[in-house]
Amino acid sequence: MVAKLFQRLNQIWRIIATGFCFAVFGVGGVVLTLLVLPLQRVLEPCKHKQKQKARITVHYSFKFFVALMHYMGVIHFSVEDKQRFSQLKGQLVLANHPSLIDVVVLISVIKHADCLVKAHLFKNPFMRGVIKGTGYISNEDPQELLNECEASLAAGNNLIIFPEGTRTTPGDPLKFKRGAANIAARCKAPITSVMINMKPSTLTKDTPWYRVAPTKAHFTMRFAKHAFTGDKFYNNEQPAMQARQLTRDLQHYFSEELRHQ
Ligand SMILES: CCCCCCCCCCCCCCCC(=O)OC[C@@H](O)COP(=O)(O)O
Repeated sequence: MVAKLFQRLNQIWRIIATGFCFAVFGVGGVVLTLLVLPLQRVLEPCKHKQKQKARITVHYSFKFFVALMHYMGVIHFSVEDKQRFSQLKGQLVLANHPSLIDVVVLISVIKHADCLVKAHLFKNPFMRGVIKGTGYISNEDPQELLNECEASLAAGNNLIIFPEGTRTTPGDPLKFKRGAANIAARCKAPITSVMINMKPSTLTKDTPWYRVAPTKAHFTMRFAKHAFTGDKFYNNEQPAMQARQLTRDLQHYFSEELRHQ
C-alpha cells in the first residue's frame, strides 16, 4: 500500500522532471543557436574549426543534459568503458536505437562525434541551428551523404549511425536498413558496435514524453564483444553485396546480444 503510493509519487515526479529537462533542452538549443555558436563563429574565422568547436560544445552540453536527467531521477544512466568511448577515432559507431535519448548519451561520451541526422530534424526550430552549426550529416541525398561520411571518417571523426533508421518498436524484432552497412562497405570504415538497453522501455517511438515508465528506467550502454571490422566484408568486389551481407550479420548479432540482456 505504502510502496504503491511511493511508486505513484515517484511517477508523478518523473513526469514533472522529464518536462523540465526537455524544456531545458529546448532553451539550450535556442541559447546555443542564438548566442554561443554565433559567438564562436565571430571568434574563430576558420570554417572547419568553427564546426569542431560547435561539436565540442554539443558534447559538453549533452554531458550536462545526461547528468541533469540522471540526478533529477528521471532515468538512471550507466555507461561501461567510458574511457574507451572517449578515445575512439575514425570509427563508424553503430548502435541500436531503443529511445529518444540514445544519440544524446553517445555524443556525451564520444569526443569528435559526427552524426547522421534525419532530414526532417533540419526543420526543427530548436535543433536546426545547432545541427547546421556542427555540420552533422543529413540523410536527405544518398550520394552526397556517402561522400560526406567518407570525408568525416577520413578526418578522424566518429560517425554515429543507427542502422534501424528510427527507434525500435518495443516488442518487435530489430530491423536494420542497409544504409549503415552501405556506408561501412563503401568507406571501408572500421565499425564499433554499441549495445543500448533501456529497461523498462521509455521515450520510445509513438509514446509521448509524459507517458513515463511505471518504474524508473535504467539506461545501459556498452561495447559489443565482436568486432565487425574485417577483411571478410571489404575484400569482395561488389559493395552492394557486402552491404547486404553485413546488414544481415549485424542485425543477427545485435538481436542475439540484446536478447540476453
Ligand atoms: C543542454 C542541451 C542543449 C541542446 C542542444 C540541441 C542540440 C540538437 C542537436 C541534435 C542532434 C540530433 C541528432 C539526431 C540523430 C537522429 O536523426 O536521430 C533520429 C532519431 O533519434 C529519432 O528518430 P525517430 O525514432 O524516427 O523519431
